[in-house]
Amino acid sequence: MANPSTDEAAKIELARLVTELCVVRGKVTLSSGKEADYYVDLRRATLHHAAAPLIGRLLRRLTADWDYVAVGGLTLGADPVATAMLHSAAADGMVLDAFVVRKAVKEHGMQRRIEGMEVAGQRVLAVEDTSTTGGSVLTAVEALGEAGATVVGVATVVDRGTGAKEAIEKEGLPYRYLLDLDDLGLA
Ligand SMILES: O=P(O)(O)OC[C@H]1O[C@H](OP(=O)(O)OP(=O)(O)O)[C@H](O)[C@@H]1O
Ligand SMILES: O=C(O)c1cc(=O)[nH]c(=O)[nH]1
Repeated sequence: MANPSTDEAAKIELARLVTELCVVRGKVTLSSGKEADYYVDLRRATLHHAAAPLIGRLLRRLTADWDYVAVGGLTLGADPVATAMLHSAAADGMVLDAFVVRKAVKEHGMQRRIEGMEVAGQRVLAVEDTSTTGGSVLTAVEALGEAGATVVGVATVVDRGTGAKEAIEKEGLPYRYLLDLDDLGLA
């Protein structure tokens, strides 16, 4: 399916691409330090010519009822997700800016923690490629709050069903995702 025209067709095509490109079975240590039996290497999709445009379009649709002017999250996983959304919006003649939250403040140059647009006073969406514990995206949320942004919600491409939803909602933020373990044949 080269050009899925409906959201449902696009989601099915994205699930197929993520399953084919990203799912790696075998023992792996995760970002949180936990062990798992599989890894979903989402960068292989967020940097893929066919998957990235689907991600941009579907995440915009998924969050269409949320009011935000910019999108981003903790580098590196969130970066191509945010730019996919920016380009999807631009292709539709709409304005959506992006930002990158560094893991630590840059020591030289402008010494910024958040790169790109000035987020102070802005309503922003926090994104992620894969959410396991939600710790990474919540680090970005904390930095955005410190910078004076209002985070309207969190959206991720793949949710592993291992606590991210609960952790993010505990912070009072709505949480949505495109694909879960069922969609990837991992449930
Ligand atoms: O929900 P969490 O438990 O935080 O795990 C998910 C995070 O782990 C991965 O990033 P990683 O920490 O491997 O870093 P990278 O993006 O710099 O590759 C992934 O891109 C998410 O950001
Ligand atoms: O928890 C993680 O570190 C993690 C899990 C996963 O499936 N994919 C990924 O990129 N990170």
